[in-house]
Amino acid sequence: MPQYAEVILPLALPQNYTYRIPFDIAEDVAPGKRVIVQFGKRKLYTALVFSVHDNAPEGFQPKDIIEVEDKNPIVGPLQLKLWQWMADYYLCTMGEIMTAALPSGLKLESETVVLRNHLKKIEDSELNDNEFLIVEALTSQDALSIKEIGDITGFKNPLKLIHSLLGKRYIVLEEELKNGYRPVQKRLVRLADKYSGSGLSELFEELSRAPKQKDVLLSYFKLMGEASREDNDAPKPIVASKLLKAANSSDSSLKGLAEKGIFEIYYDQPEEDSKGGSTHDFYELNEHQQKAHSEIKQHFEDKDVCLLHGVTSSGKTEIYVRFIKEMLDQQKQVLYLVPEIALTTQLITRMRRYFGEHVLVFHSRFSDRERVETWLKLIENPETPYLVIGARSSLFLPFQNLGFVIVDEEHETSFKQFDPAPRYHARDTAILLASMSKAKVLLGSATPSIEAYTNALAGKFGLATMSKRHADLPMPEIQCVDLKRARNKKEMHGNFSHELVEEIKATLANKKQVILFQNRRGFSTMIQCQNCAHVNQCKNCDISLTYHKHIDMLRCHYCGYTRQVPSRCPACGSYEVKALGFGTEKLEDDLKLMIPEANIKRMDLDTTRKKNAYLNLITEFEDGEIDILIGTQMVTKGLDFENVALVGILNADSLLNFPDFRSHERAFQLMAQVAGRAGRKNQRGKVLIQTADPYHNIIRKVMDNAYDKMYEDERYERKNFKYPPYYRMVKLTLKHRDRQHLSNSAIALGKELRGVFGERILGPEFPLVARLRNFYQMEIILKFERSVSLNKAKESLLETINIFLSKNPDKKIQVIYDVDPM
Ligand SMILES: Nc1ncnc2c1ncn2[C@@H]1O[C@H](COP(=O)(O)OP(=O)(O)OP(=O)(O)O)[C@@H](O)[C@H]1O
Ligand SMILES: [Zn+2]
Repeated sequence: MPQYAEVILPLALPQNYTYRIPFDIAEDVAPGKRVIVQFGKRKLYTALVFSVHDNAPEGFQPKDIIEVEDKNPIVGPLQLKLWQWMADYYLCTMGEIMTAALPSGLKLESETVVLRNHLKKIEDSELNDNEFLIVEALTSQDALSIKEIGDITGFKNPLKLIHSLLGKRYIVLEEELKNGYRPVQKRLVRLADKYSGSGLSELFEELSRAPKQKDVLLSYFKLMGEASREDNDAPKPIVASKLLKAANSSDSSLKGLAEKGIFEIYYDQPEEDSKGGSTHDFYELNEHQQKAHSEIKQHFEDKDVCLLHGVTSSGKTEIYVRFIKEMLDQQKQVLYLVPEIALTTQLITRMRRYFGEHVLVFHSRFSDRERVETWLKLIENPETPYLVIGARSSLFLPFQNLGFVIVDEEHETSFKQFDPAPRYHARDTAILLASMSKAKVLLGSATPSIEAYTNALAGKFGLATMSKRHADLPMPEIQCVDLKRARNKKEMHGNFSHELVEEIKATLANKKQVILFQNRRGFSTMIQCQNCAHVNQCKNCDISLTYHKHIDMLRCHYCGYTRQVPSRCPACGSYEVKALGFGTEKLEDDLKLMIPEANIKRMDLDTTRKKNAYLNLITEFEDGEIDILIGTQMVTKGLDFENVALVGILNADSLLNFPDFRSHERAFQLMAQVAGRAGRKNQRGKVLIQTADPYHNIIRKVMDNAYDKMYEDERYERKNFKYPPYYRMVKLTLKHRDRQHLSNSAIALGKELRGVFGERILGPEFPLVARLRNFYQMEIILKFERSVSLNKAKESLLETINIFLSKNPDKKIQVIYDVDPM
């Protein structure tokens, strides 16, 4: 029986830690199971067994494993292999990966705070004596850390009991409550039963002295008529706010009708929370879809990855659906990755209609309890064919029977985790996960990343193309508004050109909807003194503060620091301080003044912090309750609304002028994607791009829908200037509080690295934001040819840096590795 276990601790330790396995639990310890261990002086941790062996460690006396928590492993051998690969590839520790991979409820530590779940009544029969003691302790005190519980109850090791109580729902983690988990409800209206059929004329008679209520009733019948014409099988229920809007009436009329017993007001759960449902028939694929589908199948004969390049609204999702169906029928699991949580909302509804109970959802807005449940479902039912829809972290789930992976909107940069480690790319990691599982991967995008398209053209990936929109709708008509000219001619209303305002009004008059895109949130992007040009900056970061009107505060978008708006310049005392630049909040404000009758909502980080905020906004927009949706890049991708006729891009120039080799690719993708939200059903859409540079190369390509030309230009540049995908990149970020010390060390390290890598080393240089959260940072970039062995390069890199750091032990600089940075 093995005597030692190598375990992963949820900490950034450079290597796994070895513990001794006491004889009495030796049979229970196995890779993938959680064990409780002590690390440091008194702290207890949930660690994960990576391997077991008989090799006594040299140079130290290992501690004992305190207890084994699991009967069966909660992480499979495949996951451990993937973690190992990620740690090697992305130059991070297994502990960092474990921290990212496991939901909190699966990795408790002494400091974790738990609370009593008061919704769960105590049932004596469910609890053993020790569990009962803990529940009691939590009744007399609101919140307790696990360490405190240990002290109170006298248990040396309460972690195991806590796990069991979490499982039985007697307690919750504090973290979970902070997320504000609360289901949303929609207010709906229906006619009371006694009026369905006869008695209508009496009813109108009765209301003759309440004209406003009568209006509401009339509008109700009108909406009912429309709803049943649109959808034969089941007319949609009438949403209260929509009804009031149609009747141009207030809530009191509705309440009056309810009091008279004419209307019933009831509530419904939006679909994200209502599981299951009946399965629907699939759409029949159109000829382009059929062709793409069979091409992809052909490619999978001899390739593991295929790229589906289909213009916006070409119907890529229906193709995914075919593959999902085939896989589930073969009893295989499918992972469907999407870049934004906002996107899961519509997708879940669509997939639940097709696949009902097979659908599992996993992302960070879900409560920890829900995430733990999904995790355990997969580990306990390894053979069940599930379709898992999720954001990037769902690739960590313990799949044991994975047959297919879909990466939708493959080009999205949010698939890459920036901070903290592991700084992994979910698309690339998913490809590896699939190859370990012998599963196929389908990447999809209307604007593929240069990397993926290059691989496809080189024959490494299969390629299938759809260049027509579904139902033969033409691509939207794209026009530019020249901002310079409009400003000179004084044709601007704030940040809106005259043309854009007119188009918005015309669109609303046609009962169609509008999406407006601006890549900044907040009100104004900086507050500047007109006298001395002083800009209000964050005290922790070298960046200007953004003004947020709804809280009337300045806020740093990097560290969250907030302060009051100064009435005068802190530098020269002048009262002439002016707000410059604009964000989504200002657009909303201005537009509400210009078009007061429109219902305008905003979708950005500030309005979507609560769990169901996306769902609410998207449902309201789908239901036609919102006329104009203003948003940051959240509104640009993947969303499918049928009634959007106009898309406005408020300031294209701010997308184009980033000092980054990917800025043109990204600007093209963003604009093409947001343009693609227009005219997806019935009628061709229109897009207005406001720019001071209407003849900019990228803008022209967006207007011509010329992805291939954009790709050719980019490819040429990347090759010439030695950028990915032709060269590999590793970015080092060096950090220290002291600017001079950082700069000296960075220059010295740069020299050492040049000694090894020569011209392949660039920098050090200060990035755009040189100081973040009080730490100065400098970047060094290693660029090298694809012919150089990646492993060898990384080895020399780590060695050189570690020797350098050990030579300068005091005032150590922090080094952060980012492999394939975005
Ligand atoms: N074969 C079909 N029959 C009927 N409707 C379809 C069919 N294929 C797609 N659609 C409809 O066309 C619309 C666009 O499809 P989908 O959302 O899959 O586009 P997409 O290619 O993913 O676009 P984007 O890249 O913009 O996300 C959807 O409303 C979808 O329901
Ligand atoms: Zn800051």
